[in-house]
Order: sequence, then C-alpha cells, then structure tokens
Amino acid sequence: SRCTSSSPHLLTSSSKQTCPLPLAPDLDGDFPLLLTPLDYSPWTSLPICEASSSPPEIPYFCLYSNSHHNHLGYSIITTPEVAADSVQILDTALPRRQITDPPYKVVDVPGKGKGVVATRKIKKYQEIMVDYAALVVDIGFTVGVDVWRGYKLLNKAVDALSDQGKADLMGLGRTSEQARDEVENVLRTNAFATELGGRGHMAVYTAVSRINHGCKPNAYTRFIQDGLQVSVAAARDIEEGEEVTISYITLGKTSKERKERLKQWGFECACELCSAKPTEIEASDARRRQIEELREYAVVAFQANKPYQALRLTRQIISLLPAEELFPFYSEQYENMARIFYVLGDMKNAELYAGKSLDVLAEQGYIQGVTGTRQELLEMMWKKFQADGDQFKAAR
Ligand SMILES: C[S@@+](CC[C@H](N)C(=O)[O-])C[C@H]1O[C@@H](n2cnc3c(N)ncnc32)[C@H](O)[C@@H]1O
Repeated sequence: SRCTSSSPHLLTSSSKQTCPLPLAPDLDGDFPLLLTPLDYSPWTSLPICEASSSPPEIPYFCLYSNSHHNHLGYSIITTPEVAADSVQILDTALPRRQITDPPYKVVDVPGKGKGVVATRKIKKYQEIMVDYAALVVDIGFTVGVDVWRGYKLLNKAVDALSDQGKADLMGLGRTSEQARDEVENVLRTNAFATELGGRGHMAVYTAVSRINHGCKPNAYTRFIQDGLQVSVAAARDIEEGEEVTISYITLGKTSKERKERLKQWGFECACELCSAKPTEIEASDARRRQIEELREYAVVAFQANKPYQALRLTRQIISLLPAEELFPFYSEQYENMARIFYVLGDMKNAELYAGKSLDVLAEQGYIQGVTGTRQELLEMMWKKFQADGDQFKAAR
C-alpha cells in the first residue's frame, strides 16, 4: 500500500492520524458498525453503497465524501480500497498549493460557452492554475450499477460537497445530448479520464473545466497525485486578452481525426485551426500527416539498424514541429536523437541531445521532484538505451 504516516489535515481527523483503512460495507451494502462521524472519519458523511452487477470482483461501488477538502469538498464513488488510497494521496497535497492573483478570468467566448482568458501576459511554462478533483467516479460504476440508482448516488455525491462546491460543479457547462441526468451531463461535458488504484476513473476539476479545447493549444495540463491534483501551465507566451486553451485529445491529429475524437466530447470544434480557411486546414493536415509518417519511419529505420537514416528522418520531424506548435514532441524527438548518437558511439552528440530532452522536460515541469544530478539523470538514460538495445537484440 502507498499508505504511510503523515500529519493531520482536513481529511485526517486528529483522532485518526494513521493510515486510513478501507471502509468496506457488509454483504447487504450497509455500514452497521459506523455509528458516529468519528467512526467514518475522514469522511464527513456515512458512506453509501450501491450493488454492482459487474465486474464480478466488485459487488458494490460506494460514495465517500468530505465536504471540507479544498473548500469545495471532495466526493468519490469507487471501491473502498481506492477511496482509502485517495485519502492518502490527498494527504500528500499539503501544503495546499494555490496561485495567488491568478492571471486569467472566466468570460463568454463566442461559439464555445464560457472560456478562460488571460488578464495579463503569461510567460512560457508559467503555472496558470492549480486545481483539485471535486467529483471522482469509477468508470465501472457507470456500467455495473442500475442506471436510476446510479443517478441517485451521483446526485448524493454532489449534495455532499460544500455549498460552494455544489454551486461551482452544477454551474459548469452541460452540453451533452446523451445525458439523462444533470450530474451525468456535468460528467460527460467536463470529466477527464484518470487512473486511481489501477482502475479507470472520471474526474471533474471545477476551475480547469472552464478551459476550452485548442488544436494548437497554448497551455497544457500536468496531472499530479494520480490525477487528484492538476496544474495548468503555458506552452508558449500568452498575450493579455488571449484565450487559454488545452488539448482534450492527443496532440497532432488531423482535422478529420479531431472531429471524430471530439464527437465523444459531444461538440463541433470551433478552435482557430478548425475554423481556419480550407487551404490552411489542408496545409496543417498535410504537415501533421507527414510528421506522423516520419515518426513511424524513423522507428522502423532505427530498428532495422539504419541509424543514419533514422537520424535524417528525426531531424526532418524536428524541423516540422514549430509550424504545428507540437511542443510535447520535442523531448521525445531529442531523446530519439540521443539514442541514435548513443548507438553510433558519438557520446558528445548523445549527451547534447539527452541534455536538450531533459531541459525541455524540466522547463515543462515534468521532472520536478525527480532526485539526482544532471549527470545521474544522463547515466539513467544511457542505462535505459542499453537495456532497450539488449531487449531488441534478444527479440531478433
Ligand atoms: C470542459 S467544458 C469547457 C468550458 C465550457 N465552454 C463552459 O462553458 O464551461 C467543454 C465544453 O466546452 C465547449 N467547447 C470546448 N472547447 C471547444 C471548442 N474548441 N469549440 C467549441 N466548443 C468548445 C463544448 O461545449 C464542450 O462540451
């Protein structure tokens, strides 16, 4: 278990400073032994369970709530073990991070409902927003539990938040045409997929949920603590008055693929790229197709022991990235360059590109908290290249 001793905070009552145990129901789905709030602390209401028909190893999904966490409250519908684990994850969130004087406001954006707009210039890689999941729901719950009983529990999950949390959550965009319940609509319109305790979950973050999708987004999300905390940072300089956007789907897709994928989110994309002139859309699609093809060819060339060809293709990929603003691809491609030079025995260039890859990751905030000097991180990379090479040779 990830549970270790920690200091008390809102989710850990002072009388229970040890590892939170899973509060599991009896065979009837009840909690007869939990009589007083202290018995079910750190949750602030008695857990409620609903029988589930699938998967077979999970007879019940239960609602656990704490109405104080992060002021807005936190409700999770999941298994007893995942709920207990999530308390431990939230424990490590202290001290709660907050951005004082946020550089944005929420306004109406034509064709997209509300959106987030910069109120002053935001520098590349600057953190814009930190947010916490207010409502988390196991994906299995949506298929295993009777639909109407499921809706009832979802509504109880929202009622168990703080008044502000409930107002913020139910005030979010609700644009799904498939939803038959208002909380389901909030989930369908706003939830991000995350993994908790090895199980797929949907998580709604009330502030991040106001950020619209961009096909060349100027910001990106970093999910922390198994997705219970999320931080948004600028992918490039953002000017005052500019809309802040993130990508809801994998970056680099063509207009047709974007349309398909965003259909699952239930909307027609009105981002700058999707609304551009047909000639611009076609030029962007052609570049994106070329990048995708080159990425595949480079892997094939490398695996076929043609490092010089792989090098040429990777250089071509890197030259195409700026036009499409595909910033997450840089660290990957620099690492590939390092790998190729490593295989060629050119350690000077291998070090140069491995360093570039690490620099980009560090600037983007992905290796915060990773311990080790730069030299140790480089050594780790050489070991990884060596192990990958050995594995590949063994497979051949
Ligand atoms: C997570 S919410 C974003 C905030 C939302 N606009 C609001 O008013 O709260 C997702 C919804 O916003 C709208 N949306 C987001 N990005 C969009 C885009 N690029 N084009 C059109 N609508 C968009 C869609 O209605 C989508 O279902």
